[in-house]
Amino acid sequence: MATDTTQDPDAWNIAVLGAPGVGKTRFFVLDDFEVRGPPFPRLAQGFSRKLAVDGQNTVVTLVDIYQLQRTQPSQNFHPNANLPSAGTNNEAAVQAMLREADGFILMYSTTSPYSLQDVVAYMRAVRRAKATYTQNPVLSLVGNQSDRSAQDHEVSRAEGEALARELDCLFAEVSAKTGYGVEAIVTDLVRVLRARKQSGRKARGIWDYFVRR
Ligand SMILES: Nc1nc2c(ncn2[C@@H]2O[C@H](COP(=O)(O)OP(=O)(O)OP(=O)(O)O)[C@@H](O)[C@H]2O)c(=O)[nH]1
Repeated sequence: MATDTTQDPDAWNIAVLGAPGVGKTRFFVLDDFEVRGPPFPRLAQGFSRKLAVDGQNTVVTLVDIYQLQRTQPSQNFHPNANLPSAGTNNEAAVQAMLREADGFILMYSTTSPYSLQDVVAYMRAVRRAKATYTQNPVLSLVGNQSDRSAQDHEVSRAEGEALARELDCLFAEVSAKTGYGVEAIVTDLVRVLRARKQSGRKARGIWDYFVRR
């Protein structure tokens, strides 16, 4: 059943960004993330679910910005280009979705070094959209497809962690196929978002929050 996040006091919109094929859709549909319908009409598919985080119910809606980007006519989108592409009809809408998202998942595949490089372009897009905010965006770097065999892995955990430190964000390796790590990373994002809302202070970054815990 569809959930109306606007009525929930603890509801969070999380935009998921990543290169084609990294596993964004699978990440959504796993674990009963229920199809909610477009939270922003005709722009993107959103998936939401209720979950309890530290004993308190929350509603998390995930939106695939790349799906949104792909719906635009006559564009040759590549994630290495700055997102969104200049001059496209939905540019303002993409910017609005990025600006209004509470948190972000920047996804790469542990099998693709290129998809890790692409994360930097997505990060730039997020920073640009959130440029007027005093706080750093709340985000997590997520390396998907951790279930794949060792010979398929071309990005080490250490490389992922190093980029996450550079970007000052959370990090997790997950498998959207088996579910490993999926709920944990969403839960961690919710904790950071709640903490930030409660503290109201100018955060120095997500790592700071975790160091203080
Ligand atoms: N083994 C494995 N395969 C995965 C995983 N996540 C996704 N896949 C597979 O990778 C392929 C691409 O997954 P999608 O979820 O469609 O990727 P996407 O990022 O949504 O791709 P676009 O819609 O093109 O942006 C599919 O065949 C998935 O089944 C994972 O964690 N492990």
